[in-house]
Amino acid sequence: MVAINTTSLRKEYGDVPVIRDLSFVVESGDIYGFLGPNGAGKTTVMRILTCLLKPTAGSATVAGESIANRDAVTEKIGYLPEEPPLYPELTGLEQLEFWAGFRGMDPEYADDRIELFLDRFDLTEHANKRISSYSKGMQQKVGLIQSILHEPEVLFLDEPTSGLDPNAVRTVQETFREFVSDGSTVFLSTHILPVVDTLADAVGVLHQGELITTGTPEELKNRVTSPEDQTLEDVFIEITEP
Ligand SMILES: Nc1ncnc2c1ncn2[C@@H]1O[C@H](COP(=O)(O)OP(=O)(O)OP(=O)(O)O)[C@@H](O)[C@H]1O
Repeated sequence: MVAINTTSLRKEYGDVPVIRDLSFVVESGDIYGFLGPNGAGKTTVMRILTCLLKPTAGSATVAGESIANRDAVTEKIGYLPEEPPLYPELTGLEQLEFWAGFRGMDPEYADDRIELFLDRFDLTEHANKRISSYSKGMQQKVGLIQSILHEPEVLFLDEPTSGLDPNAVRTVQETFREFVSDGSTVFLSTHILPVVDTLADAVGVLHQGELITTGTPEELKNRVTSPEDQTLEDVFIEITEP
């Protein structure tokens, strides 16, 4: 089963190409690490796959739906952008209840899941405080819960561990593993390579709008020229160096 399939995707701003002829597949049930230097085009690709941006050319399916069919795709995905979309004047609990309603979740089921995630991310005692009073990490946690709450088929995450302490990073990793164990898919963009190394089943490295390498983290590490002590960071630096 395929969760994401892109065919010759291209995006130009004016006449400047930022995504060039991008074709790749993400298998269902995988955590896919989408890497690349600043400005490589990762956010642009995520915005195209989440139907927030139209490609200049090419096509893609997400959870079996064409990205030309925005409503169908939106129904099946979750998206955590770099800045979580939250209402600062709501409490954390109100924000998540609002989101559950917006996503058409059964209220009792939603309440159970909200309670579970608030507890898991150590937010229970803050649930009735306004988001405007939350730290950056706490806001990130609410954004994360919101993206996963409605059990999307494909979850897109842009720097999900940004601002999180090591305990929270561990919790996030466990949550993603649990999430994909039932066949859902995570598309994860981050510069924090140890997280990708720990979590990803497959990795793609984007450079100047083109996918320059793909494989499992182990395969990528075996490809670097100095095989001793190589990390995903070594791989990244070697293949994206000017
Ligand atoms: N609205 C826009 N108009 C013009 N150029 C844009 C626009 N949005 C992005 N770009 C350009 O597209 C390229 C890719 O940007 P994008 O944000 O997708 O990169 P990224 O890989 O997510 O980078 P980072 O790791 O820094 O977040 C960059 O050169 C950027 O300047």
